Amino acid sequence: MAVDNDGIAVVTLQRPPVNSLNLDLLQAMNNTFDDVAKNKSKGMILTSASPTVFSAGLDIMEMYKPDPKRVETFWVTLQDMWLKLFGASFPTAAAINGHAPAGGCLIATSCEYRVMLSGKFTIGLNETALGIVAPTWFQDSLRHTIPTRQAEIALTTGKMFTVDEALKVGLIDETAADKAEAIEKCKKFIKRFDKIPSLARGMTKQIFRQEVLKKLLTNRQADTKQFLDLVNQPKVQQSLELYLAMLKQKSQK
Ligand SMILES: CCCCCC/C=C\CC(=O)SCCNC(=O)CCNC(=O)[C@H](O)C(C)(C)COP(=O)(O)OP(=O)(O)OC[C@H]1O[C@@H](n2cnc3c(N)ncnc32)[C@H](O)[C@@H]1OP(=O)(O)O
Repeated sequence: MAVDNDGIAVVTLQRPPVNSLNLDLLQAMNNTFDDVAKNKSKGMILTSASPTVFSAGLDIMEMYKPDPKRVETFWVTLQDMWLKLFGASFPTAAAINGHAPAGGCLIATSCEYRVMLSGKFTIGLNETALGIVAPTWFQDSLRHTIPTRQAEIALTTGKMFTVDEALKVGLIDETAADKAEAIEKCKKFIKRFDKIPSLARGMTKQIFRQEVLKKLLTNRQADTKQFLDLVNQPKVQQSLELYLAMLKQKSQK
């Protein structure tokens, strides 16, 4: 994490090759979000150390033939990450410098502002296309960002948006030519709040987001149970196995 002299924290995801979200990365993100809150940073920008991938979403290896204890901790830690990020009182923005499928899109849509690099990148919640179901709070994060009708069609079809499509539907707010420009544009968004009292801003954001947050907070156990039931279904394991094989085959070409 770097905090520059604007007082804005730039947090760079750095888990090669594709920033897939495993337990360790999620725990590191949670600690960092706590630090940003404690340090009273003006805001936080999330970006990636990879030149082509913002985040490939959840690490499928955490869900494929999982250890029962670890996979439960993994899910609870993912819930924590989302609650901290979606519910952060400080301003948040994502400089999306590459692909952002599934959990990558979740991180981006949990922020208040998104700038994505122009290019052949895609962003979206593709879960249905993989034969898995995007949990309520993944769906809510998308619905919070783009119109309900487009969100429903995108979720049920597992749509991955091109950068132009994402801009048109409002999934991203701006495009940038490179990472530096994306970070600058995110900073400009965060600096809009320089003259707004931070307590009033933070409380207003939390009131605006509280319905969605409350849904998970009051249903955490049920959400965890639903995930564990799903992840242990032979059909889901089969889909994950096929998908992993497809990814491996593609990366060896
Ligand atoms: C199960 C119950 C319900 C759960 C609900 C869960 C909700 C959300 C689920 C998710 O987030 S699932 C993850 C979905 N993610 C994806 O579909 C993205 C998959 N990855 C890609 O499309 C591409 O990797 C990329 C991100 C576009 C990048 O492409 P690139 O060509 O740069 O890299 P690759 O060659 O494809 O990959 C390199 C290396 O990484 C491995 N890998 C890629 N993504 C993942 C991943 N999500 N988890 C684990 N591993 C991943 C890939 O297999 C390659 O490995 P090696 O062959 O090099 O060993």
